[in-house]
Amino acid sequence: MTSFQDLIIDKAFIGGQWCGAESTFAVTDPATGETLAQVPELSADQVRDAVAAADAAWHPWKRKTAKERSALLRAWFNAIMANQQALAELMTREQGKPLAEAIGEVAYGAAFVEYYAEEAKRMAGETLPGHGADKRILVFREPVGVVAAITPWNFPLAMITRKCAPALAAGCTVVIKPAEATPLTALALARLAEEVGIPAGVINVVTSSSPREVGPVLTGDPRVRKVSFTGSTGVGKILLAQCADTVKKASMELGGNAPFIVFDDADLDAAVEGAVASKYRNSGQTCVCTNRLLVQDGVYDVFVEKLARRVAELKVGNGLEAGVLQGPLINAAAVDKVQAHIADAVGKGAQIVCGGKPHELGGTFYEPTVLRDVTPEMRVAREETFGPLAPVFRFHSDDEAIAMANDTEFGLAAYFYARDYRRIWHTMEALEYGMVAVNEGILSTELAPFGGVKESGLGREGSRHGMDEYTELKYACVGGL
Ligand SMILES: NC(=O)C1=CN([C@@H]2O[C@H](COP(=O)(O)OP(=O)(O)OC[C@H]3O[C@@H](n4cnc5c(N)ncnc54)[C@H](OP(=O)(O)O)[C@@H]3O)[C@@H](O)[C@H]2O)C=CC1
Ligand SMILES: O=C(O)CCCC(=O)O
Repeated sequence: MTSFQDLIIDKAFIGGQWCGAESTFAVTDPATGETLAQVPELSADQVRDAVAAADAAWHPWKRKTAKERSALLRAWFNAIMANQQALAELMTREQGKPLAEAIGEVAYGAAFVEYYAEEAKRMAGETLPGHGADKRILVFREPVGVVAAITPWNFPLAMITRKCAPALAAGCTVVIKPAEATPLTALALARLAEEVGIPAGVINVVTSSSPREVGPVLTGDPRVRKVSFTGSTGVGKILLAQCADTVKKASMELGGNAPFIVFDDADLDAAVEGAVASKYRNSGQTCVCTNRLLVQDGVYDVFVEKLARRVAELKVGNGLEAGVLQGPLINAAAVDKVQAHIADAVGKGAQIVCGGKPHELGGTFYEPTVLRDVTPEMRVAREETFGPLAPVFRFHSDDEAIAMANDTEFGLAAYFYARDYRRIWHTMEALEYGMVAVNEGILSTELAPFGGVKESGLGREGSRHGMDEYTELKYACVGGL
Protein backbone atom coordinates (compact mmCIF):
# COMPACT_ATOMS: atom_id res chain seq x y z
CA MET A 1 0.00 0.00 0.00
CA THR A 2 1.22 3.50 -0.81
CA SER A 3 2.17 5.63 2.18
CA PHE A 4 2.11 9.41 2.30
CA GLN A 5 5.94 9.41 2.09
CA ASP A 6 5.74 7.70 -1.30
CA LEU A 7 3.69 10.66 -2.53
CA ILE A 8 6.07 13.38 -1.37
CA ILE A 9 7.74 14.83 -4.46
CA ASP A 10 10.22 17.69 -4.26
CA LYS A 11 10.22 18.61 -7.94
CA ALA A 12 7.97 20.73 -10.12
CA PHE A 13 6.30 19.10 -13.16
CA ILE A 14 6.77 20.71 -16.57
CA GLY A 15 6.13 19.06 -19.92
CA GLY A 16 6.24 15.59 -18.37
CA GLN A 17 9.61 16.25 -16.68
CA TRP A 18 10.21 16.52 -12.94
CA CYS A 19 12.43 19.54 -12.50
CA GLY A 20 14.32 21.38 -9.81
CA ALA A 21 15.36 25.02 -9.61
CA GLU A 22 18.25 27.12 -8.33
CA SER A 23 16.57 27.60 -4.97
CA THR A 24 13.85 25.96 -2.91
CA PHE A 25 11.29 26.82 -0.25
CA ALA A 26 10.10 24.76 2.69
CA VAL A 27 6.72 23.10 3.08
CA THR A 28 5.90 22.67 6.76
CA ASP A 29 3.35 20.85 8.88
CA PRO A 30 1.29 23.53 10.66
CA ALA A 31 0.60 21.14 13.55
CA THR A 32 4.25 20.44 14.38
CA GLY A 33 6.34 22.94 12.47
CA GLU A 34 8.24 20.01 10.90
CA THR A 35 9.60 20.55 7.38
CA LEU A 36 8.02 18.03 5.03
CA ALA A 37 9.97 18.91 1.90
CA GLN A 38 11.89 21.62 0.11
CA VAL A 39 10.30 22.31 -3.26
CA PRO A 40 11.66 24.29 -6.22
CA GLU A 41 11.34 28.06 -6.35
CA LEU A 42 10.81 28.24 -10.10
CA SER A 43 12.10 31.17 -12.12
CA ALA A 44 9.85 33.19 -14.41
CA ASP A 45 11.52 31.45 -17.37
CA GLN A 46 10.61 28.04 -15.98
CA VAL A 47 7.00 29.15 -15.59
CA ARG A 48 7.10 30.27 -19.22
CA ASP A 49 8.45 26.80 -20.09
CA ALA A 50 5.38 25.31 -18.41
CA VAL A 51 3.11 27.52 -20.50
CA ALA A 52 5.02 26.47 -23.62
CA ALA A 53 4.64 22.80 -22.67
CA ALA A 54 0.90 23.21 -22.09
CA ASP A 55 0.58 25.05 -25.39
CA ALA A 56 2.46 22.31 -27.28
CA ALA A 57 0.31 19.62 -25.68
CA TRP A 58 -2.97 21.41 -26.33
CA HIS A 59 -3.68 20.48 -29.98
CA PRO A 60 -2.83 16.77 -29.65
CA TRP A 61 -4.94 16.63 -26.49
CA LYS A 62 -7.96 18.36 -27.99
CA ARG A 63 -7.72 16.11 -31.07
CA LYS A 64 -8.15 13.01 -28.93
CA THR A 65 -11.67 11.69 -29.02
CA ALA A 66 -13.90 12.60 -26.12
CA LYS A 67 -13.94 8.94 -25.21
CA GLU A 68 -10.13 8.80 -25.03
CA ARG A 69 -10.00 11.87 -22.77
CA SER A 70 -12.81 10.42 -20.71
CA ALA A 71 -10.96 7.12 -20.22
CA LEU A 72 -7.81 8.92 -19.05
CA LEU A 73 -9.81 11.04 -16.60
CA ARG A 74 -11.53 7.93 -15.32
CA ALA A 75 -8.13 6.27 -14.80
CA TRP A 76 -6.96 9.36 -12.90
CA PHE A 77 -10.08 9.17 -10.71
CA ASN A 78 -9.37 5.50 -9.96
CA ALA A 79 -5.75 6.28 -9.08
CA ILE A 80 -6.75 9.11 -6.73
CA MET A 81 -9.27 6.89 -4.95
CA ALA A 82 -6.78 4.01 -4.76
CA ASN A 83 -4.47 6.41 -2.90
CA GLN A 84 -7.18 8.05 -0.79
CA GLN A 85 -5.60 7.34 2.57
CA ALA A 86 -2.06 8.34 1.57
CA LEU A 87 -3.24 11.54 -0.13
CA ALA A 88 -5.35 12.40 2.91
CA GLU A 89 -2.41 11.90 5.28
CA LEU A 90 -0.24 14.06 3.08
CA MET A 91 -2.92 16.74 3.04
CA THR A 92 -3.37 16.69 6.81
CA ARG A 93 0.37 17.06 7.21
CA GLU A 94 0.79 20.01 4.87
CA GLN A 95 -2.52 21.76 5.57
CA GLY A 96 -3.55 20.70 9.08
CA LYS A 97 -7.16 19.60 8.56
CA PRO A 98 -8.36 16.57 10.54
CA LEU A 99 -7.71 13.28 8.77
CA ALA A 100 -11.41 12.47 8.44
CA GLU A 101 -11.95 15.78 6.64
CA ALA A 102 -8.93 15.10 4.43
CA ILE A 103 -10.27 11.65 3.53
CA GLY A 104 -13.54 13.37 2.67
CA GLU A 105 -11.75 15.94 0.55
CA VAL A 106 -10.02 13.25 -1.49
CA ALA A 107 -13.40 11.70 -2.28
CA TYR A 108 -14.93 15.12 -2.97
CA GLY A 109 -12.05 16.17 -5.20
CA ALA A 110 -11.97 12.84 -7.03
CA ALA A 111 -15.70 13.14 -7.69
CA PHE A 112 -15.03 16.10 -10.01
CA VAL A 113 -12.69 13.92 -12.04
CA GLU A 114 -15.26 11.15 -12.23
CA TYR A 115 -18.05 13.59 -13.12
CA TYR A 116 -16.13 15.32 -15.92
CA ALA A 117 -14.86 12.00 -17.28
CA GLU A 118 -18.53 11.36 -17.98
CA GLU A 119 -19.30 14.91 -19.09
CA ALA A 120 -16.45 14.88 -21.66
CA LYS A 121 -18.65 12.72 -23.87
CA ARG A 122 -21.53 15.20 -23.72
CA MET A 123 -19.86 18.31 -25.08
CA ALA A 124 -22.63 18.74 -27.60
CA GLY A 125 -23.07 21.69 -29.93
CA GLU A 126 -26.32 22.57 -31.68
CA THR A 127 -27.92 23.36 -35.00
CA LEU A 128 -30.21 26.38 -35.24
CA PRO A 129 -32.72 27.53 -37.84
CA GLY A 130 -30.91 29.59 -40.49
CA HIS A 131 -31.72 33.23 -41.19
CA GLY A 132 -32.25 32.48 -44.89
CA ALA A 133 -33.65 29.54 -46.84
CA ASP A 134 -30.15 28.74 -48.13
CA LYS A 135 -28.39 29.01 -44.76
CA ARG A 136 -27.82 26.76 -41.77
CA ILE A 137 -26.39 27.69 -38.38
CA LEU A 138 -24.04 25.33 -36.58
CA VAL A 139 -22.72 25.94 -33.06
CA PHE A 140 -19.59 24.10 -31.93
CA ARG A 141 -18.20 23.97 -28.39
CA GLU A 142 -14.44 24.15 -28.46
CA PRO A 143 -11.82 24.09 -25.69
CA VAL A 144 -10.55 27.55 -24.74
CA GLY A 145 -6.88 26.49 -24.77
CA VAL A 146 -4.21 26.69 -22.10
CA VAL A 147 -5.63 27.28 -18.61
CA ALA A 148 -3.74 28.71 -15.64
CA ALA A 149 -5.23 27.34 -12.41
CA ILE A 150 -4.17 29.32 -9.31
CA THR A 151 -5.33 27.54 -6.18
CA PRO A 152 -5.45 28.14 -2.41
CA TRP A 153 -4.13 26.18 0.56
CA ASN A 154 -7.45 25.42 2.26
CA PHE A 155 -8.52 22.66 -0.18
CA PRO A 156 -5.19 21.49 -1.63
CA LEU A 157 -6.77 18.71 -3.70
CA ALA A 158 -10.38 19.57 -4.51
CA MET A 159 -9.67 23.08 -5.78
CA ILE A 160 -7.28 21.58 -8.31
CA THR A 161 -9.53 18.80 -9.58
CA ARG A 162 -12.56 21.12 -9.68
CA LYS A 163 -10.69 23.24 -12.23
CA CYS A 164 -8.55 20.69 -14.03
CA ALA A 165 -11.14 17.96 -14.58
CA PRO A 166 -13.57 20.09 -16.64
CA ALA A 167 -10.64 21.77 -18.39
CA LEU A 168 -9.12 18.44 -19.44
CA ALA A 169 -12.51 17.01 -20.34
CA ALA A 170 -13.16 19.95 -22.66
CA GLY A 171 -9.76 19.50 -24.35
CA CYS A 172 -7.76 22.20 -22.56
CA THR A 173 -4.32 21.79 -20.98
CA VAL A 174 -3.38 23.30 -17.61
CA VAL A 175 -0.62 25.00 -15.68
CA ILE A 176 -1.36 24.68 -11.97
CA LYS A 177 0.11 27.18 -9.49
CA PRO A 178 -0.70 25.68 -6.09
CA ALA A 179 -0.47 27.69 -2.89
CA GLU A 180 2.97 28.05 -1.36
CA ALA A 181 1.74 26.26 1.79
CA THR A 182 0.36 23.16 0.01
CA PRO A 183 2.21 22.24 -3.19
CA LEU A 184 2.77 18.59 -2.18
CA THR A 185 -0.80 17.45 -2.75
CA ALA A 186 -0.74 19.13 -6.17
CA LEU A 187 2.50 17.36 -7.11
CA ALA A 188 1.13 14.02 -5.90
CA LEU A 189 -1.93 14.50 -8.10
CA ALA A 190 0.34 15.21 -11.07
CA ARG A 191 2.34 12.05 -10.32
CA LEU A 192 -0.85 9.98 -10.39
CA ALA A 193 -1.93 11.64 -13.64
CA GLU A 194 1.45 10.78 -15.15
CA GLU A 195 1.21 7.18 -13.96
CA VAL A 196 -2.16 6.63 -15.63
CA GLY A 197 -0.90 7.99 -18.94
CA ILE A 198 -2.20 11.54 -19.16
CA PRO A 199 0.23 12.84 -21.80
CA ALA A 200 3.20 15.08 -21.05
CA GLY A 201 2.33 18.78 -20.97
CA VAL A 202 -1.39 18.29 -20.39
CA ILE A 203 -0.92 18.88 -16.66
CA ASN A 204 1.96 21.04 -15.41
CA VAL A 205 2.61 22.13 -11.82
CA VAL A 206 4.71 25.21 -11.12
CA THR A 207 5.87 25.69 -7.54
CA SER A 208 6.75 29.08 -6.15
CA SER A 209 6.57 31.18 -3.02
CA SER A 210 6.64 34.40 -5.06
CA PRO A 211 3.13 34.75 -6.46
CA ARG A 212 3.68 38.38 -7.42
CA GLU A 213 6.33 37.19 -9.88
CA VAL A 214 4.59 34.07 -11.17
CA GLY A 215 1.13 35.64 -11.43
CA PRO A 216 1.99 38.20 -14.13
CA VAL A 217 3.84 35.53 -16.16
CA LEU A 218 0.65 33.47 -16.31
CA THR A 219 -1.80 36.35 -16.73
CA GLY A 220 0.38 38.19 -19.25
CA ASP A 221 1.17 35.31 -21.60
CA PRO A 222 -1.07 35.38 -24.68
CA ARG A 223 -0.84 31.58 -24.97
CA VAL A 224 -2.76 31.29 -21.67
CA ARG A 225 -6.40 31.74 -22.69
CA LYS A 226 -8.07 31.34 -19.34
CA VAL A 227 -7.26 31.99 -15.68
CA SER A 228 -9.20 30.08 -13.06
CA PHE A 229 -8.55 31.31 -9.53
CA THR A 230 -9.75 30.43 -6.04
CA GLY A 231 -8.62 32.65 -3.20
CA SER A 232 -9.08 36.05 -1.66
CA THR A 233 -11.11 38.80 -3.30
CA GLY A 234 -8.11 41.14 -3.15
CA VAL A 235 -5.90 38.85 -5.20
CA GLY A 236 -8.80 38.03 -7.53
CA LYS A 237 -9.13 41.71 -8.39
CA ILE A 238 -5.41 41.95 -9.14
CA LEU A 239 -5.60 38.92 -11.44
CA LEU A 240 -8.70 40.21 -13.22
CA ALA A 241 -6.96 43.50 -13.90
CA GLN A 242 -3.90 41.66 -15.22
CA CYS A 243 -6.07 39.49 -17.48
CA ALA A 244 -7.54 42.58 -19.12
CA ASP A 245 -4.41 43.22 -21.19
CA THR A 246 -4.78 40.03 -23.19
CA VAL A 247 -8.58 39.79 -22.73
CA LYS A 248 -8.47 36.38 -21.10
CA LYS A 249 -11.47 34.50 -19.88
CA ALA A 250 -11.48 34.32 -16.10
CA SER A 251 -13.25 32.33 -13.39
CA MET A 252 -12.98 33.71 -9.89
CA GLU A 253 -14.01 31.87 -6.73
CA LEU A 254 -13.40 34.56 -4.12
CA GLY A 255 -14.16 35.43 -0.54
CA GLY A 256 -17.49 35.24 1.25
CA ASN A 257 -19.28 36.59 4.29
CA ALA A 258 -21.82 33.80 4.69
CA PRO A 259 -24.88 34.47 6.84
CA PHE A 260 -26.50 31.58 8.70
CA ILE A 261 -30.04 32.60 9.66
CA VAL A 262 -31.98 30.78 12.37
CA PHE A 263 -35.67 31.68 12.30
CA ASP A 264 -37.87 31.16 15.35
CA ASP A 265 -39.70 28.18 13.80
CA ALA A 266 -36.45 26.30 13.03
CA ASP A 267 -35.59 22.88 14.39
CA LEU A 268 -32.95 24.25 16.77
CA ASP A 269 -31.02 21.03 17.25
CA ALA A 270 -30.73 20.58 13.50
CA ALA A 271 -29.72 24.23 13.18
CA VAL A 272 -26.98 23.77 15.76
CA GLU A 273 -25.62 20.74 13.89
CA GLY A 274 -25.77 22.65 10.59
CA ALA A 275 -24.04 25.66 12.14
CA VAL A 276 -21.22 23.54 13.57
CA ALA A 277 -20.72 21.76 10.24
CA SER A 278 -20.76 24.98 8.27
CA LYS A 279 -18.75 27.14 10.68
CA TYR A 280 -16.08 24.77 11.96
CA ARG A 281 -15.33 22.78 8.78
CA ASN A 282 -11.59 23.07 8.20
CA SER A 283 -11.44 25.17 11.42
CA GLY A 284 -13.47 27.86 9.71
CA GLN A 285 -11.02 28.22 6.84
CA THR A 286 -13.42 27.79 3.95
CA CYS A 287 -14.86 30.43 1.68
CA VAL A 288 -18.37 29.03 2.25
CA CYS A 289 -17.98 28.77 6.04
CA THR A 290 -20.59 30.62 8.02
CA ASN A 291 -19.19 34.01 8.95
CA ARG A 292 -22.24 35.52 10.71
CA LEU A 293 -24.96 33.71 12.65
CA LEU A 294 -28.20 35.71 12.61
CA VAL A 295 -30.65 34.38 15.19
CA GLN A 296 -34.21 35.51 15.82
CA ASP A 297 -35.05 37.10 19.18
CA GLY A 298 -37.37 34.39 20.52
CA VAL A 299 -34.82 31.58 20.15
CA TYR A 300 -31.61 33.59 20.60
CA ASP A 301 -30.67 32.56 24.14
CA VAL A 302 -31.49 28.91 23.80
CA PHE A 303 -29.71 28.67 20.43
CA VAL A 304 -26.55 30.32 21.79
CA GLU A 305 -26.53 27.99 24.76
CA LYS A 306 -26.98 24.86 22.64
CA LEU A 307 -24.37 26.01 20.13
CA ALA A 308 -21.78 26.82 22.80
CA ARG A 309 -22.30 23.47 24.49
CA ARG A 310 -21.71 21.67 21.19
CA VAL A 311 -18.71 23.82 20.21
CA ALA A 312 -17.00 23.32 23.57
CA GLU A 313 -16.95 19.57 22.82
CA LEU A 314 -14.93 19.95 19.60
CA LYS A 315 -11.58 18.29 20.17
CA VAL A 316 -8.61 20.41 19.09
CA GLY A 317 -5.29 18.85 18.13
CA ASN A 318 -3.04 17.41 15.44
CA GLY A 319 -5.37 16.30 12.65
CA LEU A 320 -3.72 12.89 12.61
CA GLU A 321 -4.93 12.07 16.14
CA ALA A 322 -8.12 10.08 16.54
CA GLY A 323 -11.17 12.13 17.43
CA VAL A 324 -9.66 15.52 16.56
CA LEU A 325 -12.20 17.76 14.85
CA GLN A 326 -10.25 21.02 14.83
CA GLY A 327 -6.70 21.20 13.50
CA PRO A 328 -4.27 24.12 13.62
CA LEU A 329 -4.84 27.28 11.60
CA ILE A 330 -2.67 27.59 8.53
CA ASN A 331 -0.29 30.22 9.93
CA ALA A 332 0.27 32.93 12.53
CA ALA A 333 -1.43 35.58 10.37
CA ALA A 334 -4.61 33.52 10.44
CA VAL A 335 -4.48 33.44 14.25
CA ASP A 336 -3.89 37.19 14.37
CA LYS A 337 -7.01 37.81 12.28
CA VAL A 338 -9.21 35.72 14.58
CA GLN A 339 -7.75 37.47 17.63
CA ALA A 340 -8.28 40.89 16.10
CA HIS A 341 -11.92 40.13 15.28
CA ILE A 342 -12.57 38.89 18.83
CA ALA A 343 -10.81 41.86 20.44
CA ASP A 344 -12.74 44.30 18.27
CA ALA A 345 -16.08 42.66 19.04
CA VAL A 346 -15.45 42.36 22.78
CA GLY A 347 -14.26 45.98 22.85
CA LYS A 348 -17.62 47.00 21.37
CA GLY A 349 -19.73 44.95 23.78
CA ALA A 350 -19.82 41.34 22.57
CA GLN A 351 -19.55 38.53 25.14
CA ILE A 352 -17.36 35.44 24.83
CA VAL A 353 -19.53 32.36 25.45
CA CYS A 354 -16.82 29.79 24.82
CA GLY A 355 -13.25 29.77 23.56
CA GLY A 356 -11.84 33.19 22.78
CA LYS A 357 -8.10 32.56 23.09
CA PRO A 358 -5.21 30.58 21.62
CA HIS A 359 -5.39 26.90 22.54
CA GLU A 360 -3.08 25.59 25.27
CA LEU A 361 -1.40 23.38 22.64
CA GLY A 362 0.31 26.54 21.38
CA GLY A 363 1.44 27.07 17.80
CA THR A 364 -1.50 28.05 15.60
CA PHE A 365 -4.11 26.03 17.48
CA TYR A 366 -7.07 28.20 18.48
CA GLU A 367 -10.04 27.50 20.72
CA PRO A 368 -13.31 27.19 18.80
CA THR A 369 -15.12 30.34 19.84
CA VAL A 370 -18.71 31.58 20.15
CA LEU A 371 -19.49 35.28 20.69
CA ARG A 372 -22.93 36.63 21.62
CA ASP A 373 -24.44 40.14 21.52
CA VAL A 374 -22.61 40.84 18.29
CA THR A 375 -23.74 43.92 16.35
CA PRO A 376 -23.28 45.26 12.81
CA GLU A 377 -20.70 47.86 13.95
CA MET A 378 -18.17 45.11 14.69
CA ARG A 379 -15.53 43.98 12.16
CA VAL A 380 -16.94 40.46 12.10
CA ALA A 381 -20.05 41.85 10.43
CA ARG A 382 -18.12 42.94 7.34
CA GLU A 383 -14.90 40.92 7.11
CA GLU A 384 -14.35 37.24 6.47
CA THR A 385 -12.71 35.84 9.65
CA PHE A 386 -11.51 32.58 8.04
CA GLY A 387 -11.15 30.95 11.44
CA PRO A 388 -13.05 29.14 14.22
CA LEU A 389 -15.13 32.09 15.42
CA ALA A 390 -18.94 32.07 15.44
CA PRO A 391 -20.35 35.55 16.09
CA VAL A 392 -24.08 35.48 16.91
CA PHE A 393 -26.16 38.51 15.88
CA ARG A 394 -29.79 39.09 16.89
CA PHE A 395 -32.70 40.03 14.62
CA HIS A 396 -36.42 40.65 15.08
CA SER A 397 -38.25 40.34 11.75
CA ASP A 398 -37.74 38.35 8.57
CA ASP A 399 -37.15 41.53 6.59
CA GLU A 400 -34.47 42.62 9.03
CA ALA A 401 -32.72 39.23 8.75
CA ILE A 402 -32.69 39.39 4.97
CA ALA A 403 -31.47 43.00 4.98
CA MET A 404 -28.66 42.08 7.39
CA ALA A 405 -27.75 38.99 5.36
CA ASN A 406 -27.54 40.97 2.12
CA ASP A 407 -25.68 43.92 3.65
CA THR A 408 -22.26 42.90 2.33
CA GLU A 409 -20.27 43.24 -0.86
CA PHE A 410 -19.96 39.44 -0.90
CA GLY A 411 -22.48 36.93 -2.25
CA LEU A 412 -21.12 33.39 -2.12
CA ALA A 413 -23.04 31.08 0.25
CA ALA A 414 -25.94 31.69 2.62
CA TYR A 415 -27.68 29.27 5.00
CA PHE A 416 -30.97 29.37 6.83
CA TYR A 417 -33.12 27.15 9.02
CA ALA A 418 -36.92 27.50 9.08
CA ARG A 419 -40.04 25.34 8.77
CA ASP A 420 -42.74 27.57 7.36
CA TYR A 421 -42.80 26.93 3.62
CA ARG A 422 -43.72 30.51 2.63
CA ARG A 423 -40.88 31.85 4.73
CA ILE A 424 -38.56 29.31 3.12
CA TRP A 425 -39.49 30.33 -0.44
CA HIS A 426 -39.39 34.02 0.33
CA THR A 427 -35.99 33.84 2.02
CA MET A 428 -34.49 31.56 -0.63
CA GLU A 429 -35.47 34.07 -3.33
CA ALA A 430 -34.52 37.21 -1.38
CA LEU A 431 -30.95 36.19 -0.53
CA GLU A 432 -28.46 37.74 -2.97
CA TYR A 433 -26.09 34.78 -3.03
CA GLY A 434 -24.85 32.30 -5.59
CA MET A 435 -25.64 29.38 -3.27
CA VAL A 436 -28.33 29.01 -0.61
CA ALA A 437 -28.56 26.08 1.79
CA VAL A 438 -32.00 25.51 3.30
CA ASN A 439 -32.02 23.43 6.48
CA GLU A 440 -28.54 22.20 5.49
CA GLY A 441 -25.05 23.05 6.74
CA ILE A 442 -22.98 21.73 3.82
CA LEU A 443 -23.72 22.44 0.18
CA SER A 444 -20.56 21.43 -1.67
CA THR A 445 -20.92 18.67 -4.25
CA GLU A 446 -19.60 18.07 -7.74
CA LEU A 447 -23.23 17.83 -8.92
CA ALA A 448 -24.09 21.49 -8.29
CA PRO A 449 -22.83 24.78 -9.74
CA PHE A 450 -20.57 26.33 -7.07
CA GLY A 451 -19.90 30.05 -7.26
CA GLY A 452 -20.79 33.51 -6.10
CA VAL A 453 -22.27 36.85 -7.10
CA LYS A 454 -21.12 40.40 -6.33
CA GLU A 455 -17.48 40.47 -5.15
CA SER A 456 -17.49 36.74 -4.45
CA GLY A 457 -16.61 35.99 -8.01
CA LEU A 458 -17.38 35.08 -11.57
CA GLY A 459 -18.28 31.73 -13.08
CA ARG A 460 -19.35 28.38 -11.73
CA GLU A 461 -17.50 25.17 -10.89
CA GLY A 462 -19.07 21.71 -10.79
CA SER A 463 -22.14 20.34 -12.59
CA ARG A 464 -22.60 20.55 -16.36
CA HIS A 465 -22.25 24.35 -16.05
CA GLY A 466 -18.65 23.90 -14.94
CA MET A 467 -17.72 22.73 -18.46
CA ASP A 468 -18.91 26.01 -19.98
CA GLU A 469 -16.05 27.82 -18.23
CA TYR A 470 -13.57 25.89 -20.39
CA THR A 471 -15.35 26.02 -23.73
CA GLU A 472 -15.86 28.68 -26.36
CA LEU A 473 -18.79 28.70 -28.73
CA LYS A 474 -17.94 28.82 -32.41
CA TYR A 475 -20.76 29.58 -34.77
CA ALA A 476 -20.55 28.57 -38.42
CA CYS A 477 -22.96 29.96 -40.96
CA VAL A 478 -23.24 27.50 -43.82
CA GLY A 479 -24.68 29.31 -46.83
CA GLY A 480 -25.31 28.75 -50.54
CA LEU A 481 -27.41 25.66 -49.98
N1 LIG B 1 -12.21 32.09 -1.24
C1 LIG B 1 -11.39 31.18 -0.85
O1 LIG B 1 -11.59 30.05 -1.11
C2 LIG B 1 -10.17 31.54 -0.12
C3 LIG B 1 -10.10 32.73 0.54
N2 LIG B 1 -8.99 33.08 1.19
C4 LIG B 1 -8.99 34.35 1.92
O2 LIG B 1 -7.79 35.00 1.66
C5 LIG B 1 -7.08 35.22 2.87
C6 LIG B 1 -5.62 35.08 2.59
O3 LIG B 1 -5.31 33.74 2.19
P1 LIG B 1 -4.25 33.47 1.07
O4 LIG B 1 -3.87 32.09 1.01
O5 LIG B 1 -3.15 34.45 1.27
O6 LIG B 1 -5.12 33.76 -0.23
P2 LIG B 1 -4.60 34.34 -1.56
O7 LIG B 1 -5.72 34.86 -2.33
O8 LIG B 1 -3.47 35.26 -1.27
O9 LIG B 1 -3.96 33.05 -2.27
C7 LIG B 1 -4.60 32.17 -3.14
C8 LIG B 1 -3.66 31.75 -4.25
O10 LIG B 1 -3.27 32.89 -5.00
C9 LIG B 1 -1.86 33.02 -4.99
N3 LIG B 1 -1.52 34.44 -5.04
C10 LIG B 1 -1.39 35.30 -4.00
N4 LIG B 1 -1.07 36.53 -4.46
C11 LIG B 1 -1.01 36.44 -5.81
C12 LIG B 1 -0.72 37.35 -6.85
N5 LIG B 1 -0.45 38.65 -6.60
N6 LIG B 1 -0.72 36.90 -8.13
C13 LIG B 1 -0.98 35.61 -8.40
N7 LIG B 1 -1.27 34.69 -7.46
C14 LIG B 1 -1.29 35.10 -6.18
C15 LIG B 1 -1.42 32.33 -3.73
O11 LIG B 1 -0.07 31.99 -3.78
P3 LIG B 1 0.76 31.87 -2.39
O12 LIG B 1 0.14 30.77 -1.64
O13 LIG B 1 2.13 31.58 -2.84
O14 LIG B 1 0.61 33.19 -1.68
C16 LIG B 1 -2.36 31.13 -3.76
O15 LIG B 1 -1.91 30.19 -4.70
C17 LIG B 1 -7.64 34.18 3.83
O16 LIG B 1 -7.47 34.55 5.14
C18 LIG B 1 -9.06 34.18 3.40
O17 LIG B 1 -9.74 35.25 3.99
C19 LIG B 1 -7.90 32.25 1.16
C20 LIG B 1 -7.91 31.05 0.53
C21 LIG B 1 -9.08 30.59 -0.13
O1 LIG C 1 -12.99 27.59 0.47
C1 LIG C 1 -12.82 27.39 -0.71
O2 LIG C 1 -11.73 27.66 -1.23
C2 LIG C 1 -13.89 26.85 -1.55
C3 LIG C 1 -14.01 25.39 -1.46
C4 LIG C 1 -14.96 24.92 -0.47
C5 LIG C 1 -15.86 23.86 -0.99
O3 LIG C 1 -15.73 23.39 -2.11
O4 LIG C 1 -16.76 23.54 -0.24
